[in-house]
Amino acid sequence: MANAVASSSRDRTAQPRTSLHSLHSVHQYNPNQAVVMTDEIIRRRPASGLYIKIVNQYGFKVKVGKGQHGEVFLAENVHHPGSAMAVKAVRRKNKSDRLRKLRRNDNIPRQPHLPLVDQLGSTEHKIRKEIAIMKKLNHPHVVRLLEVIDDPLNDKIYMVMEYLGGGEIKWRTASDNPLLRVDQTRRICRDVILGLEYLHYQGIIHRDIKPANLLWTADRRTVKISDFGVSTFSYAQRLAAAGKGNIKHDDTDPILMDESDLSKTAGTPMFLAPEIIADASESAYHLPLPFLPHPHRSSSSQSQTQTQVQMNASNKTPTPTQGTGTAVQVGAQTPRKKPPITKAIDIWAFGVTLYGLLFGTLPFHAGTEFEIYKVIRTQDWDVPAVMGLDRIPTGGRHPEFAAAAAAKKNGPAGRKAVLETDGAQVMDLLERLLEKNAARRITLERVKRHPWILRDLEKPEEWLRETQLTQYIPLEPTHDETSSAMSAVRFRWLPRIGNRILSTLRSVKPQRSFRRGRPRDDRDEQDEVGVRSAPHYVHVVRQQPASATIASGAATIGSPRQLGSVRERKRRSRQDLARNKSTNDIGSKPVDGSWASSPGAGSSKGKSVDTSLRIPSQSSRITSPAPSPSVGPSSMATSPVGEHPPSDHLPDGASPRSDRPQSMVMQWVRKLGGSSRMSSYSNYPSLMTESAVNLALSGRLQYRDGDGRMHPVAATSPPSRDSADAMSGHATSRQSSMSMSIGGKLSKAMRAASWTAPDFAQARPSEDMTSLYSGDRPEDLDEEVLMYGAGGVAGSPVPSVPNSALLSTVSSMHSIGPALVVRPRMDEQHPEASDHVNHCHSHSHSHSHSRSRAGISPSSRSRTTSPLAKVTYRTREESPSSGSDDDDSDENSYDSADDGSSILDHQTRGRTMLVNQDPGDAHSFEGQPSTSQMYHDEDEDSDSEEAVPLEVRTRRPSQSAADMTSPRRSLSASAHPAAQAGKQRTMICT
Ligand SMILES: Nc1ncnc2c1ncn2[C@@H]1O[C@H](COP(=O)(O)OP(=O)(O)OP(=O)(O)O)[C@@H](O)[C@H]1O
Repeated sequence: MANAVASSSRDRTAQPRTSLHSLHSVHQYNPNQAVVMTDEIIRRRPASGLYIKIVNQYGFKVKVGKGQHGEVFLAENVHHPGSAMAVKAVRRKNKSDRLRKLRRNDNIPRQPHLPLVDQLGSTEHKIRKEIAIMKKLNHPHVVRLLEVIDDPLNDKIYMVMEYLGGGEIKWRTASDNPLLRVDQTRRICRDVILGLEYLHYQGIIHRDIKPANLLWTADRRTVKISDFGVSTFSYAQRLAAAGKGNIKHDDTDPILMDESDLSKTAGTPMFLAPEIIADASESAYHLPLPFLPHPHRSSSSQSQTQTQVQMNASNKTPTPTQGTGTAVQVGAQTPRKKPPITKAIDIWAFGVTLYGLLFGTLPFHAGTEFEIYKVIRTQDWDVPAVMGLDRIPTGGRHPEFAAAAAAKKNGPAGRKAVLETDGAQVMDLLERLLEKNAARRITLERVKRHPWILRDLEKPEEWLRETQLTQYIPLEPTHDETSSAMSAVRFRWLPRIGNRILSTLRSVKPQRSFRRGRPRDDRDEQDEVGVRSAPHYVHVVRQQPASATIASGAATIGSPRQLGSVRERKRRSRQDLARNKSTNDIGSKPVDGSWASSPGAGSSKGKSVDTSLRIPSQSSRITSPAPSPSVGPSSMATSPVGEHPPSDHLPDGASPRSDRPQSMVMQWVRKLGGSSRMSSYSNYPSLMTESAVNLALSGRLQYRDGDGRMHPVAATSPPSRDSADAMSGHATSRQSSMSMSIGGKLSKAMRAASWTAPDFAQARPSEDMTSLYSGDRPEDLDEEVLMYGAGGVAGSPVPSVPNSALLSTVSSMHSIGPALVVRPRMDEQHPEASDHVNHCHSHSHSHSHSRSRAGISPSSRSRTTSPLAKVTYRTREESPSSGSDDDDSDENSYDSADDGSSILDHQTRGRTMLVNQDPGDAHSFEGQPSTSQMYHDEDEDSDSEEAVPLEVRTRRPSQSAADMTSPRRSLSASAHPAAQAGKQRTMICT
């Protein structure tokens, strides 16, 4: 079977792309191909100009895009020249970093009582959620996540994805004319429908469907859905889609099960469904209390504070005068229950997208963010007389009128003829997609069968059959397979693994903030957050020989709390590395046979036990061997963490670098399982402790195969592979990966531990496996389509159309609705704070005035998304306080909306984009911490990314009006005088 699957994979890549025969290969697409999780970053300095930088096995070639939280690079696996993948480098940001920065500037009172857990930032949570979602997804029309490189010691997380060389769908000219022919649009739609159908089946609501999130493969034959930054997992939807009892185990992933963001509004204004907008515009007045840190405020007064939102009923603009217009008192006790966000919002967004592709413009128009919401909610849409680049007549918004007229003239045949035109069919589909009542909106299932979607398909029934969703139902382990494996290795506690790890990590938190030789202070504590957060240095190796020992390597480094600063840590790491080299380190060069000779080892003989465990002193995550020519396909299923190229694979001059401390191993082991019990591992698997499986879960439990190679035993991360192998087509089967020289029981154990185990049969270039999936593709798209710039606008690398920010993603519910003025009731107690608020009001109203004063053209260098928003670009030299934070001032920074920052400092290649209400106040934001200021990479190579010119696609952040509703937002806003002067709702768009 393994061979069959593997050969089918080969056949698939050999299939001509223009044949429907290739559809058969799609059937065999295996969704169980796992995402590789790597928890160590090793950087190498590229000697030649081939790469910007090298992170693990990935050589970064060029920056291809920039999102809200990160940058996307085209990368190549240094093992496989010519391979291509997209690596999204995302900074982890968290509140603690912001607080640290603010405290450093003495802008806010210290709050040492803040629990550490509360300081973990939402941005990282969001990234992790995006990763968790993407990990679930494996479909030809969904961008595939291949590997996550998440080193807790690094401030960036790297998401390695398949590379979509065609970029975003460009759909309009600068004059708002369509770029795509109608039949091209239809093909795109088929792709999107299939991808969306799969997402919904998996319980994922994408929430940001729009052309910019639909990426072409390099050959422009396939479109895939990308960007899950605001996506949501709905367990209820998953249940409904799959039926009870058919839920994959990983659906219980806590980060997925957190559905709190279902109540938040996110997406792109122009594409938001009416139900979201109605919800947001109503509930926007029921905002949670802003956190207003004031030295004299007691916690009780905070909880009782009410916020008033002043709205002028006629024009919906905020008024500074309390008591006029429609005043809504907002209290924590009156949150309005929001209607659930359902997958219908994706259908609506798909309808808007379809309209855009057909007409080069969008169905609803308005000049401002709030206006567009009103228009979407209340107004109907109309259509031009023709659609598509080929200008096919639409027949008008209501083809039924023409059909009735034709029926009068020519009878039923005449009517039929009218209704079967391209225009009439697409009108009918749009009508159903853009149904304002979500309950009545067409379902994807019916969209898929709509005549316009099936139109021009040679064999529509075959297409429907071939693309049935059931083919993507994830493989579940059989009962036998599961139960036998579980009994052998005691994997019954799998559902509790996450909790155990969490509790383990919690228990070590206090150690993280220890600084040797220095008294602790808040700053130290903040420095440690999110850095040394996991026991990385445990390396447990299973061996075939009977003897088993646990050995610790040279204990020269100590526990994390003894590590001191990063520099100190690195220095010690290098020393340790050198020492280990000279003493024939067992971690990096495992030898066959017993580990009894290892320092500190004990031994235990067991009856024909085929495993042993050890803890080497070398960093465990890089010890898996690189693939050798003699390694067969199955051995390609080694851990990706072992795929870091040996130095002789690297470009000239490149040298591996690991800055890991090595030997806090035993402490972690004791924490995980207790050293006294470690000898019991010799009886593995029957006596394997949960601690050992915890190690397995974290990828550090390894076994030695018959050839002496090391492989990780993974619990949630399966015996994994180099994602590059996926891209280069190295294929093995699940069966082969499960039978790797360990023997039946362990294989089953591994199988049980790897429910999401990869099927390496699917390892192949994604574009091959997705070709023609959505139907006939007799020809390529026009060449000129390939030339267009970002934002879906032809000939414009940066969108220049007005209101382009309304086409950008918003990930904060508070950007929805009219610009709000939130007035805290603190004027009696703290008149100075009240002044700030009033000052804010006046700024709001003087917005247009100050704009004209500054001579800022609304259409050139500013992107206005709400009446209170403005983006101003200034050169770095113009910025009075630029460079005030020398540690990271040269970083390319951009703020995120979700974390509530009012920091809008965007520096791009020497230019600083300051966002403020008044240009005169722009400099004052410089004093606030920006993303980059707080999250600079500890690695000295990190800046190399920033020097890379943005060559292909740029999506700039823009902002809109103020929001003081988020505790963190108002924290920073209130803390900084300038922020108080210009507190505006923040909306980051990309
Ligand atoms: N897999 C990929 N292959 C090729 N290009 C990609 C890929 N993923 C993203 N890009 C490009 O990088 C740009 C930024 O991507 P990203 O998804 O991070 O931005 P974004 O949509 O603004 O995301 P977010 O909202 O999470 O910040 C995209 O517009 C796209 O052009």
